[in-house]
Amino acid sequence: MSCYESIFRDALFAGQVGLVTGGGSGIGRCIAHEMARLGAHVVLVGRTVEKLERVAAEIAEDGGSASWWACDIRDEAGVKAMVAEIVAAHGRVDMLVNNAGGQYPSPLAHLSKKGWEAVVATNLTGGFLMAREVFEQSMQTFSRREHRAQGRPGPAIVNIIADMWRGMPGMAHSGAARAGMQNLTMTAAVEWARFGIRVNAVAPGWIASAGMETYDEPMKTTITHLHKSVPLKRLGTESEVSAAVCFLLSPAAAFMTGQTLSVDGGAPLYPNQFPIPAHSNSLAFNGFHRATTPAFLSAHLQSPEDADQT
Ligand SMILES: CCCCCCCCCCC/C=C/C(=O)SCCNC(=O)CCNC(=O)[C@H](O)C(C)(C)COP(=O)(O)OP(=O)(O)OC[C@H]1O[C@@H](n2cnc3c(N)ncnc32)[C@H](O)[C@@H]1OP(=O)(O)O
Ligand SMILES: NC(=O)C1=CN([C@@H]2O[C@H](COP(=O)(O)OP(=O)(O)OC[C@H]3O[C@@H](n4cnc5c(N)ncnc54)[C@H](OP(=O)(O)O)[C@@H]3O)[C@@H](O)[C@H]2O)C=CC1
Repeated sequence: MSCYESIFRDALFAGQVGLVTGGGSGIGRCIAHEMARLGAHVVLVGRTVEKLERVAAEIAEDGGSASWWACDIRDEAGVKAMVAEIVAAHGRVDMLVNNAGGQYPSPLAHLSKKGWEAVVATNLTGGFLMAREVFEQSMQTFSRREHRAQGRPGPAIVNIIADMWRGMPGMAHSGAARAGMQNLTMTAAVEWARFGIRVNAVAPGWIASAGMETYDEPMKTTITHLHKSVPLKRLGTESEVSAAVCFLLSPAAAFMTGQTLSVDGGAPLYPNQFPIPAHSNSLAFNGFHRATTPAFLSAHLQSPEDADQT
């Protein structure tokens, strides 16, 4: 048996029902495997039936429990119907992982309205629709008192966003949507706290996920260099993102809500790509005063475009 080797204890999610959007590939597939390994029944959500069937079969082979539902998370009626069917079939939803998403690289100025809307709908509106439906239909199914009587909190929600803390140059549509999702995470956390619902987010940095395969060759070449600008000098793994998600879903995070956990090797903390010497005290930071700029560096204080005009 090739069961997922989770860092968490066996049966952590025993008896729980979890929805993972984008569960048919990459990070979502990994999260689904880990949740199933920890005892949850996992419902995989995505648009491509073959991918969902394959992952559900993998989980079953490993002795876990999974089902799937083909749905575009941007389709409001489809999301409502899906959540209703899942609640009818399983009685409740205990965990929602809003992981489905994606984008394509493009300079901001070249983005079409249609492309912008496709990405914002995928990475913001879809997550909103999923969270709202799980909330609404959980509230209809169990009154607050019943939840309390069973000693069970409302569903825990984790939204997957991205490293967009300094904007997302080359992927403006996705950066804007993910920033929106981070803000939505905070609002939902406060509005739904009184129902015992916790809402948190995980912000992956550059992860060596199956999703990276979806990019074209020039983009893949760029991706092979990304590790150099990560302080930990490597890309992250799908399982490192999954561990953060499972932590936030678990009782270990029972007093956390509205938070975002970054899983990024420290990348946003050190965006400049100049090397740190082995002995850091040899690096003299005197500030960058123009008056003391060595002549050979003065050209680097203006943009190439400005330099061309002089
Ligand atoms: C130069 C950038 C440097 C950045 C540095 C590197 C950063 C590395 C990675 C950053 C971290 C993030 C990683 C990941 O997220 S991993 C991968 C996740 N998976 C995906 O991204 C999946 C692939 N993407 C998509 O499926 C699509 O982008 C999309 C989300 C839009 C899918 O939506 P939809 O199904 O609606 O898409 P459509 O094909 O119908 O397209 C709708 C319109 O969107 C425009 N579009 C879509 N794709 C492209 C494209 N490749 N290029 C240009 N325009 C695109 C277009 O207007 C579509 O309408 P039309 O088809 O009518 O033209
Ligand atoms: N890999 C990385 O470095 C990073 C990834 N992320 C984000 O993490 C998440 C997982 O990415 P990753 O595993 O790498 O990539 P994948 O492309 O493998 O995963 C995205 C999944 O979302 C599903 N999906 C996309 N659009 C929709 C939709 N409208 N409705 C339902 N399902 C949809 C896709 O399935 P289908 O097409 O069949 O519907 C796919 O299974 C994404 O949100 C991604 O943007 C964020 C930061 C970094």
